[in-house]
Amino acid sequence: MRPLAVLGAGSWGTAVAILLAHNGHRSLLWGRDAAQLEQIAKTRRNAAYLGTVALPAGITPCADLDSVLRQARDLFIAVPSAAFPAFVAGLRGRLRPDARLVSLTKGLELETADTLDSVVARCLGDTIEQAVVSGPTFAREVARGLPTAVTVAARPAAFAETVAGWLHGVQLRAYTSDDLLGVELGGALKNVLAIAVGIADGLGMGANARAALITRGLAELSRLYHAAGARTETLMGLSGLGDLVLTCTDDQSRNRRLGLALGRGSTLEMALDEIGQAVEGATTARSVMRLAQRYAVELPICEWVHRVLYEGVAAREAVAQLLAREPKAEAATFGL
Ligand SMILES: NC(=O)C1=CN([C@@H]2O[C@H](COP(=O)(O)OP(=O)(O)OC[C@H]3O[C@@H](n4cnc5c(N)ncnc54)[C@H](O)[C@@H]3O)[C@@H](O)[C@H]2O)C=CC1
Ligand SMILES: O=C(CO)COP(=O)(O)O
Repeated sequence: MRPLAVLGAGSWGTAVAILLAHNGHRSLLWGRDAAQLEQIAKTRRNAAYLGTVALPAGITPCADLDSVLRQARDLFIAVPSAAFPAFVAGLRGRLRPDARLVSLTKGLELETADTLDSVVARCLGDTIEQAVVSGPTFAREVARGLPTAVTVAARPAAFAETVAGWLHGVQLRAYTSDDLLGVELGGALKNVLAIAVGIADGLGMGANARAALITRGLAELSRLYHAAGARTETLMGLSGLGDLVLTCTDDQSRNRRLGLALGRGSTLEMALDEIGQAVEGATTARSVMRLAQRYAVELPICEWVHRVLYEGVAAREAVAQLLAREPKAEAATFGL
């Protein structure tokens, strides 16, 4: 049987390759750093990202991207969103004619705030079959074989079933959806909200504030989903509420850790340096203003994060601004 391919040998790409192997699927794992791949092939571990987990035999590290693209029809993409558009554009003309893409990336295109499925369609044509996988999935837990569940959305919808079939097993339940937009928006925006919750926790604002922020973050997402034409069921599902709760509440989240560091007084540069891996919310916070404008919705928590990250507003001052917003009827704020 043809191998699957995972493009991007960081935490999540490696964890997904391990999950696929547990489900009996062979995969080629490509990364841009040939020396790192050689090391992975030799030690059967990805020391830089998931050093404690041994790679199953079904994974073959391969540094030659064109060789991977010739061998595999189905390509899981796990590069950070900042690299995603250029990476996908770079695949043009190199793919098998029947190639299909599965995005594991959570984010938006920086300059346009477009969702990544739109980027794929723009770069590779809108007839290419593509799917997105999203949900509460810390790479380390998935790699260790701990249980979770995800949403898989695709265009055409039937491709979601194929992808879910590869991922679904005793360890992970994969639910299908045809709401690509909703799945993309949830995965991208929850990272910004996790930074907000991290900041509040870093400032020592307490458990009540954490729960209030998550809920008001959900209201923010609900307004956006409604205005953009995504579905409320998607928001209530694994790629929406599921991942929002996970990322906002557990310190495995790099986005939450960024917020914690900022709340405790670190600079953005120091905090990102210390984390040393993709912190998608820091990029997405920059696109979020454009998104709010495009759909004419208020996203005050996301905008608050932007002010702290990029406009030099002190975290405590930004919280005061958020709390000073005028009171309203709660139901109306969900945009339904
Ligand atoms: N780590 C996690 O628990 C999860 C991560 N994700 C998403 O997966 C995506 C990737 O994140 P992680 O693997 O966690 O990040 P990471 O920081 O662990 O790894 C990123 C990998 O991408 C590679 N990379 C960066 N720019 C590249 C380029 N231009 N071309 C090729 N490779 C490039 C890096 O070398 C690195 O190997 C993000 O969008 C993240 O939100 C989704 C679910 C879980
Ligand atoms: O998306 C994730 C879990 O579902 C990973 O979250 P972080 O990128 O914040 O670590």
